Amino acid sequence: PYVNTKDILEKANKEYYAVAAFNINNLEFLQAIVEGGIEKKSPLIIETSEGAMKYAGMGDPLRGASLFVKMVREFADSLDIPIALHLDHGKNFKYIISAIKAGYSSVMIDASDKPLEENIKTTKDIVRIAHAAGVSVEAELGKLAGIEDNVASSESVLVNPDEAKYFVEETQVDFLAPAIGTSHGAFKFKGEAKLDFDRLKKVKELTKMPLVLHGASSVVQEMVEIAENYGADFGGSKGVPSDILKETVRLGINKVNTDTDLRMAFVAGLREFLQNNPKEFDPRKYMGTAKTYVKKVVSDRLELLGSANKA
Ligand SMILES: O=C(COP(=O)(O)O)N(O)CCCCO
Ligand code: NA
Ligand SMILES: [Zn+2]
Repeated sequence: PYVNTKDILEKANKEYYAVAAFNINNLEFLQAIVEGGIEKKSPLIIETSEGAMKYAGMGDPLRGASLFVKMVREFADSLDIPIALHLDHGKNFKYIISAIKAGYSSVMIDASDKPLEENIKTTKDIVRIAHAAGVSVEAELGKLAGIEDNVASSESVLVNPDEAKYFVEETQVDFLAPAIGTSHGAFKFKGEAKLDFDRLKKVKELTKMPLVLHGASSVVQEMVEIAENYGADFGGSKGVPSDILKETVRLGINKVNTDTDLRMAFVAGLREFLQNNPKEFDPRKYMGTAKTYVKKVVSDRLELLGSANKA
């Protein structure tokens, strides 16, 4: 069934596991993710960025949002696993309202680059509107390093746990993304991978609410090798190691945003197939391996996060 993200995350919060939130821009990634969820009998959170809404809607974000709601609902309404649709990194009021109007389960208001009081004010505005429409809300505190979609945040600003408690009390958000040292993309760490577990622990103790990890892709070595075998150059790529990811779940992370790992798996499959099948031009065939690899990465992640058999 098509459900509210909050329902999925409240259960995960109670039972101390995490649910992956996978980004999509098209049908093929959605198919591969749903197949992984079916295989693992796992709840799924599908998420789209504002760029994805524009991309799918050919420039019209409301049309894009409506298309994603229709696609996701079509799958969700016909399956036993709970599926939610979430707007990732909502920064633009128009896009957030479009997602709510189209029927998204939840929206993120990302005002993490603003001073605290402004982040609170903006977030409160969105919470009021979203909750009136039965839509749940995610917000972010602290700043990831790396490129956050359209905002290049130069250095990571880690969450202040006391500020987090104040923030959630003031805003009534449903789930919170505390920055604890991750960043978006395939180049997360220069040296050793390290996250601030202590801050995470404190945020969980103080808020007791579902928490979100952004920049949580692991950069799956198997996919890097296949892609590089067929012409890709992913030198220097490094993600969040599986054992570190598991520790964040043990400490209270319940939603794990994953985009880069699926992108790398898809392109690995695409490169491999195209190189080995010069005569083929049926998209169902030349995107077949790509979808299979995405499904594999999805299934492994659902297992690792503990959401398998939790549907
Ligand atoms: O936090 C994440 C996932 O980050 P990643 O998959 O790059 O680790 N997202 O919000 C997905 C969109 C960011 C661009 O990749
Ligand atoms: Na999000
Ligand atoms: Zn993110």
